[in-house]
Amino acid sequence: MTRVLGIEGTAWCASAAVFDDGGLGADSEADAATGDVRIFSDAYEPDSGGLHPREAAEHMRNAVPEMVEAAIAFVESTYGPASESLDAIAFSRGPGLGPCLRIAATAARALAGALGVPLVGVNHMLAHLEVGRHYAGFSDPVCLNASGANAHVLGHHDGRYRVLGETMDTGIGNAIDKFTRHVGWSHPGGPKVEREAATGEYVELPHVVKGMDFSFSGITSAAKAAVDDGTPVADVCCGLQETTFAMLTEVAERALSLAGGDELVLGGGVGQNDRLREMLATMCEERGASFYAPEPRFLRDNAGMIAILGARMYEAGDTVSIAESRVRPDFRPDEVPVTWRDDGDGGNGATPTPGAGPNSAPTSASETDRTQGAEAVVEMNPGDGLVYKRRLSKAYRHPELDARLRRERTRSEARLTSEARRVGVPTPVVLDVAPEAGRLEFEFVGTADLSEAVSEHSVRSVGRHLARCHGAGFVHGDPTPRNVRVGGERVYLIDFGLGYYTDHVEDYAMDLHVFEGALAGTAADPGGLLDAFEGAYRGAGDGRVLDRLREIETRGRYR
Ligand SMILES: C[C@@H](O)[C@H](NC(=O)OP(=O)(O)OC[C@H]1O[C@@H](n2cnc3c(N)ncnc32)[C@H](O)[C@@H]1O)C(=O)O
Ligand SMILES: Nc1ncnc2c1ncn2[C@@H]1O[C@H](COP(=O)(O)OP(=O)(O)OP(=O)(O)O)[C@@H](O)[C@H]1O
Ligand SMILES: [Fe+2]
Repeated sequence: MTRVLGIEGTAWCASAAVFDDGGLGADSEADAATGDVRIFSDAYEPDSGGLHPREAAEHMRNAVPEMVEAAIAFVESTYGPASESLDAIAFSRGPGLGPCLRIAATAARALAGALGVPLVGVNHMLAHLEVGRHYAGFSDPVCLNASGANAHVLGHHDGRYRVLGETMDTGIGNAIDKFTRHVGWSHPGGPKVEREAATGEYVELPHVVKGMDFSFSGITSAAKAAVDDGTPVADVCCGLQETTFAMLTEVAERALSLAGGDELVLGGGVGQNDRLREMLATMCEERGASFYAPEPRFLRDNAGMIAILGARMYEAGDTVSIAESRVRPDFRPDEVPVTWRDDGDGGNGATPTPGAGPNSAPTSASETDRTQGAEAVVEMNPGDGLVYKRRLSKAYRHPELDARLRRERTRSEARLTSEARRVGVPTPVVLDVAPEAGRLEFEFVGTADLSEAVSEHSVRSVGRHLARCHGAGFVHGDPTPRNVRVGGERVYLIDFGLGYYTDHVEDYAMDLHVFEGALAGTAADPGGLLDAFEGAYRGAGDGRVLDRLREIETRGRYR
């Protein structure tokens, strides 16, 4: 049995909590499922504008000690002296605002020292997700974090949580809060947008998903401009929610599809939004996956989640000395060695496996086969050499957004597939296209997906092919190994549905980043493959793109 006191203070929420995996007695009667945690929180609410880091820290200075005192009083009245009844003190090490983090960490160190118990330094983002895994009882879920300052999809693989997809600019909550600041609403904006959206009509805003990553900055600007131009604010709120949440849901679905996973957990303050949870639940239901969202007190920032993950880390011996317990304002979830899960590489949920799930291509040469990817149903008949692809309607999306995405992606897929052939990249011949129905007919190419036939030769070809596309002024948009077909010496690119014309080096580099990220997740020892890929790209393309790729990598995502 483990009992841990957790402290949270990354930004706006000063909080202390007690987790007891044996249950909290009287509390567990009130709420049997989550009755193992007692949370004491005090929120900082700015008078105007957004969060001011200095004011937030001032709030922490008084509120953290008060919350800790309340939690200690609870421990002593329930169990007796804290020094005898607590196993450890856990605290949020980061990410977050430096001055806030330091106040919470100082309180944690002082308490651990005074009680003579170990200290545990918890990554706040992993705590947001582990709380869902704890209560869902899922073994190896894909995890979507939708919080204020962050937005990412994680999967556990080889002792780390890997970032499968993430925002390229702001967190989802911050994107919403920026919009509400512009229209003069107080912080936090999320609940106000949710309320307004309920009475609004959907309006179109930019939907930006690039491979597994996504961006909110263009949407925020477009939403502000729409209000300035006289569009009713309720309509913009509706469009904002429909668009941003559809992006998160789409990337979560792609992650499930890529990993062959069938469990999804949600974390983060924006997870309190009913519409987001509804979309995710609908998506999971449609693909036969299980979905779990913790109750609201565990979604928004809270020390309960810190105490829960802290207890798991303590049990694994993952404590930190006071001397080494400095805070980490930029702490990324993929930097953390995962000591508290014993499923290593054995899990089969979010662990990407070559050719996993229902998505592998047909192996027999003659029969018709049907695969369902994240987006489309593809019927293949190698016998008559034809492939029919139909983009599916997604019930989680607003019907107008759904129709637009299917139409645009189908049209763009046909155009770019043909354009790529013109510049010398092997692609299937496009035989027919019906954008409104989301339908395409292609020539059948190759004998296997790259994920099943990966070699230095084939990844070198991909490098050359992408260099040609970029030279012609467009990106593939989703160059994962599943979108590469191999047949003998020939290597084809397929599925240009997320491609677009662009002259930005950044966009070209993102293509390489997507391919390398997926390759690293697919192959056991990707080092030589990545070198071969980059060597071929360098030979055929623009060196500045590889320079930019290096820069993208230093922005943080673990490789
Ligand atoms: C590093 C840490 O400090 C940071 N914490 C954080 O962002 O607080 P969190 O409680 O997870 O999320 C707050 C965000 O959640 C939004 N939010 C709250 N209720 C909402 C609702 N009903 N609909 C949409 N957004 C909502 C707020 O507008 C705000 O942007 C993080 O986890 O990224
Ligand atoms: N022209 C083709 N020739 C041979 N196989 C094909 C062809 N088009 C598609 N496939 C097979 O069907 C699978 C799914 O096709 P595609 O990637 O176009 O659909 P999708 O739904 O967009 O998939 P995902 O979302 O996984 O990228 C491919 O991984 C490939 O195995
Ligand atoms: Fe948070």
